Amino acid sequence: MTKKILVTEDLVQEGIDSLTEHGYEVDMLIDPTVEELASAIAPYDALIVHPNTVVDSSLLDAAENLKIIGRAGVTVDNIDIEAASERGVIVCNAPNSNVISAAEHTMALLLAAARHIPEASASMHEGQWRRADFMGSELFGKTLAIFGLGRVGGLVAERAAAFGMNLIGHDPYCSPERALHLGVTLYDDMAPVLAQADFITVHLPRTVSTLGMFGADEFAAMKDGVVLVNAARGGIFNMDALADFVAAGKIAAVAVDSFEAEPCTDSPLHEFENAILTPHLSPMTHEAQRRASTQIAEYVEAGLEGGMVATAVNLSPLPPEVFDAIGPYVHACKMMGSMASQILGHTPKSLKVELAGGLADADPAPLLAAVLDGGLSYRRLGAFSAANAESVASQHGISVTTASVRDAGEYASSVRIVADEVEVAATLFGTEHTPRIISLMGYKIDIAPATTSLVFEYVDAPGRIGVIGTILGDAAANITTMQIGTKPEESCALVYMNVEGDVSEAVLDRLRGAIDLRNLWKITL
Ligand SMILES: NC(=O)c1ccc[n+]([C@@H]2O[C@H](COP(=O)([O-])OP(=O)(O)OC[C@H]3O[C@@H](n4cnc5c(N)ncnc54)[C@H](O)[C@@H]3O)[C@@H](O)[C@H]2O)c1
Ligand SMILES: O=C(O)[C@H](O)COP(=O)(O)O
Repeated sequence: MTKKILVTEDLVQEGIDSLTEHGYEVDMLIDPTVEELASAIAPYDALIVHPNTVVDSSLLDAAENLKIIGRAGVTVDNIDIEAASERGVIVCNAPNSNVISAAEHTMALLLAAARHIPEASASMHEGQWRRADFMGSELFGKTLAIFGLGRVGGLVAERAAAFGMNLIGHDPYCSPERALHLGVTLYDDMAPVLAQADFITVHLPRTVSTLGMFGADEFAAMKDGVVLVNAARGGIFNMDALADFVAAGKIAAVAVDSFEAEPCTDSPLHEFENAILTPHLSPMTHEAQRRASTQIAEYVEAGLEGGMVATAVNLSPLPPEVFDAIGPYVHACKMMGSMASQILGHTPKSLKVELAGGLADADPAPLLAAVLDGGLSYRRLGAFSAANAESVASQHGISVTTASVRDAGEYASSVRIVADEVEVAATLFGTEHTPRIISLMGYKIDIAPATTSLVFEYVDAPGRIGVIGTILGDAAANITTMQIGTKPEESCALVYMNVEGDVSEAVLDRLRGAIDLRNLWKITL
């Protein structure tokens, strides 16, 4: 039967043509209302959208045949990815289609703001000749602060470096190596970045932590005469506060291309001559729109034909034979990824995933994806898939290796991960496939982790457990299970303790003070 694809926003014809040439039936329902889309969606196998079509759980409930959603662009914040994953619907995007256009538009806005180009042009159209009114400043030698050093932020850094700008930035997830490569001095805190910058540009996703990230306090902390650019997502600058600081003259110019609600025909900035406003033009180039159309057509076709979708942002369903071999380990791998990242406290530089025994011949990619998903899901990037795990990991500075060994020791099969210096291994137990940790930091243990666990490492001596038990008992924290591993050659022991009840920082501090600990980690799964 012919597979059906619905397109709900303008798409360059080239992608549509390639889909029809490959035998798909492509229907256009441009800018439908919520009701129109919900009543039309049922027969479609695929849906292709831009940013304005909201794909939420109620639309997905009506989408009985849907297998894949393609976003012809980068950002998938109009799609409920979790709801799609729950229903086994792949979500993919075209992550590199418009990033050059977005970076170039950012440079255009920086230059336009620095040289008053929109106001000067408008005055010429009014028959004026006012050179002295539009005295500008050079970018050369000025400090540009970049918030968000991902794909677009990185391209802006490269371009601004060519203009001779000093680059500083803030991105908690950017590796020092990437910052060094881009020539950006990274700061952990926003304050020193705000205080030094002559120009500030944001290339952040819209998340709970970035919405309103720049408000009155941040604007007040900036240099007088600073220039701001937002060609990323609306809502990152608080527009009312921003308008106050533009009115007061603190902010010399601001350029905004992305608005919280679009289309936007009115905003607190509209009244200011030194506010450059563009209607989400960053991706509006022939090249970007052509790439978005052809790339998304290719990925949607791959998904409909059961192939790996290279840009899937959620877990694509595994073929049954692959799932039988490794499926039960997915949960254990997510758990180990989370555990390792909590022990490490930062994104690892290297990650090794080793499959042993009965898993030795299995494809490690889905388990690698699960480990990364468990370890990095706090980044809200969407889930890793077997298809994108390695490339997304390398984008975040994690070098990944996988290995297989035939000998799983006393177990039928196991998975071991090494994230920088943190080692964890797990096997599955019984018909319920319960994950059990069988090695942690090189200590041999055997325990099914609970929601909250404490892990102690100390120089072994009598009475340690008693002291720990007394402090936890005083804090009304109940020890439910416990395993001790030892390294006699180092006279060290590791205790993995599942606990119920609140173990606060104060209790952890008491534990740290009471015995000579090498390490104490609280792990929440
Ligand atoms: N207007 C356009 O045409 C256009 C095109 C592409 C992307 N975008 C938007 O631009 C933004 C960047 O896109 P991208 O493709 O570079 O995304 P990306 O995911 O490659 O990069 C985003 C970066 O922001 C960082 N980050 C996340 N939260 C942060 C925080 N709280 N503080 C500091 N850094 C944080 C991440 O670590 C990451 O490095 C997104 O909002 C995207 O929606 C707009
Ligand atoms: O996230 C994106 O890809 C940009 O904001 C552009 O979106 P659009 O090209 O779909 O408008």
